[in-house]
Amino acid sequence: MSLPSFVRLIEVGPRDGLQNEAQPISVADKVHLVDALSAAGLGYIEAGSFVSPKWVPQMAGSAEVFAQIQRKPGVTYGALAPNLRGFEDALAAGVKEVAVFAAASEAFSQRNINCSIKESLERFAPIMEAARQNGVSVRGYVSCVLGCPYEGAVKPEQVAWVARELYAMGCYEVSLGDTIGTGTAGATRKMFEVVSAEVPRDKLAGHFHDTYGQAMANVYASLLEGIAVFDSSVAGLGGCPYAKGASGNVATEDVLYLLNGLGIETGVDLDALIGAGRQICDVLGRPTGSRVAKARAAQ
Ligand SMILES: CC(C)(COP(=O)([O-])OP(=O)([O-])OC[C@H]1O[C@@H](n2cnc3c(N)ncnc32)[C@H](O)[C@@H]1OP(=O)([O-])[O-])[C@@H](O)C(=O)NCCC(=O)NCCSC(=O)C[C@@](C)(O)CC(=O)[O-]
Repeated sequence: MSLPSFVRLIEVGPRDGLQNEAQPISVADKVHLVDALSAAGLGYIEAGSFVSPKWVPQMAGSAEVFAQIQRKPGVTYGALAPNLRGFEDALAAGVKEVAVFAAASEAFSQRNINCSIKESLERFAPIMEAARQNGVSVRGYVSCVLGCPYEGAVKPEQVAWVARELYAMGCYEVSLGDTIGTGTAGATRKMFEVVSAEVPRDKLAGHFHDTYGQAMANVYASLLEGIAVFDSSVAGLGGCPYAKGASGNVATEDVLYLLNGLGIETGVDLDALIGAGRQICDVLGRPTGSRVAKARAAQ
């Protein structure tokens, strides 16, 4: 399979990245980050999450974030919605695209959203209906596609089942998440091979965490499988509140450097992106998780 000429980068730093931070982050800092990311050329930014603030306190200010960002034409600002209540809150905040999130492992589904996989899919049905009525697009996530922190190995067939259900109910794209970053290039290729029998490859995205240092290899393995959409997080921010020890998403700067080297277009400016990452790392008071940003800073 030949490599794609264009890759769509889905920037999840303001949501997947920041949701895991224990220290308070002001709405102004979140807004600043989202605006810096859109200025860097990212076409899709997941800017918040309409979940229970008891479960994920850091996302509590998402409506304010959506009210204050400078919406750049052509940029999609997405948000997570776990149930109809979250969807309605997102709609009221002016969100035009939401993401529902399921898991390929029962134990993770229970820990993350307090219900079984089947119940989660049933919970998404009214969201899909309300989204259709309101002209809102819905993206789907499947967590734990290459391993679960509670159950261990996850079969690709199980991932394919959940992905197919999300696609069949109307998700325009399904992002497959290696939540705990245990996946390898071989397992990634096998997983996409199996899932693509149920959902077309151009409707699938890769979402890799870097816990075992395999995320970049897994992105490349996915490219070889014909995948052309990747979720990533500026400065490698993040982790997962329900997966102890999981590290951040693959850093957007590092994925961009890889894609630039392959001559694959993204529309994103590396220097501006590194600047956005530096800014949020200053707020958090910690070094960047991006190898590329570190190397550039050392020059
Ligand atoms: C799904 C629920 C809400 C079920 O939560 P629950 O406790 O089972 O449900 P509930 O309906 O009984 O509600 C409990 C309380 O939450 C409130 N509530 C209910 N819904 C909402 C809402 N939408 N917004 C705000 N509040 C809400 C509700 O009103 C009630 O408030 P109380 O009466 O106790 O004061 C809960 O489990 C939850 O919010 N979980 C959050 C999970 C989450 O955000 N996880 C992180 C994102 S997923 C992820 O990071 C993985 C991903 C996508 O990146 C891919 C990967 O890497 O794998």
